[in-house]
Amino acid sequence: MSEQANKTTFVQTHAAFHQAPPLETLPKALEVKNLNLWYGDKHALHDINMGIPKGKVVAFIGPSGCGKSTLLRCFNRMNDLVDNCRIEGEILHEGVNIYDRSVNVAQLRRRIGMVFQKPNPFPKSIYENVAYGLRLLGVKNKAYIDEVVEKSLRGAALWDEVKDRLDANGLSLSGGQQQRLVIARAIALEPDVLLLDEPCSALDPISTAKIEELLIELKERFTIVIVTHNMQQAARVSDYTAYMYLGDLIEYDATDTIFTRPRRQETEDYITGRFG
Ligand SMILES: Nc1ncnc2c1ncn2[C@@H]1O[C@H](COP(=O)(O)OP(=O)(O)OP(=O)(O)O)[C@@H](O)[C@H]1O
Repeated sequence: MSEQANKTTFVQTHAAFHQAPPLETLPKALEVKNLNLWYGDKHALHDINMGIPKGKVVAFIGPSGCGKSTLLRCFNRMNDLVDNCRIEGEILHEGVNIYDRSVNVAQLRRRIGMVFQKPNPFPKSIYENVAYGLRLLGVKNKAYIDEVVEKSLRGAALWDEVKDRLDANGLSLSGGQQQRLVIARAIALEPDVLLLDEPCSALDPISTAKIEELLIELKERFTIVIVTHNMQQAARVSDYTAYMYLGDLIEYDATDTIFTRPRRQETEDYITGRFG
């Protein structure tokens, strides 16, 4: 089989493919403008410009150290927590630059939630893990909290597995269940955007498949940005893929375009495994 046919088969067998509209035609949940980031003297992101389309899944791929997680963390200002980190440029969320002084970072993180590589439930009950954000907001109405907990656990495809043991400690769940619990915790606050930093890298293949199915359901309600090392995963779950290399955004397009007919040679070399 030719290399092109090989790639096409790879993508067609893995992705729920449909014709993705051109990126520039879509409304954006986030818009990155001339974003540069330094860790001390190290220039880690170079003049990034991109839009994250609403209600879609965008995957960031690229070799280790290319800046995928750094860019993802910019979207809810997690890099503010890094001492020597400096950022120039803008990221617009609903027309407001999230780096504006007037932005309340706690509120921003409620709208733009994040799930990390290693599942990190709190050492509390399953129920309290999901109710946590509402409690922080001062919500007291038990019936309302019950409703949100159930809806969020259903939304994270975990309800049936835990509905009879909501008082059990979140840490007693399996790794894959813990990751879905963390997703339930994030979606309980009805964010606009969910950021996922390699959410399956600590999980077995069955748990990974469950999370991937879940992402495809969740994009009906949220915009999703996922960092992944796994190209098959990017092909399976994402509508658009961004390829990064050494702090540059090399190519960003519909996932089927990136995997079957990339415009840049660097992307082609990476996705065909000649590099990276
Ligand atoms: N807190 C930090 N301080 C200094 N340098 C950092 C810090 N975090 C990341 N870097 C550097 O910035 C660059 C981008 O790192 P980043 O973690 O964003 O890459 P990545 O593509 O997500 O990598 P990986 O796939 O290995 O997670 C790397 O050179 C990394 O060493």
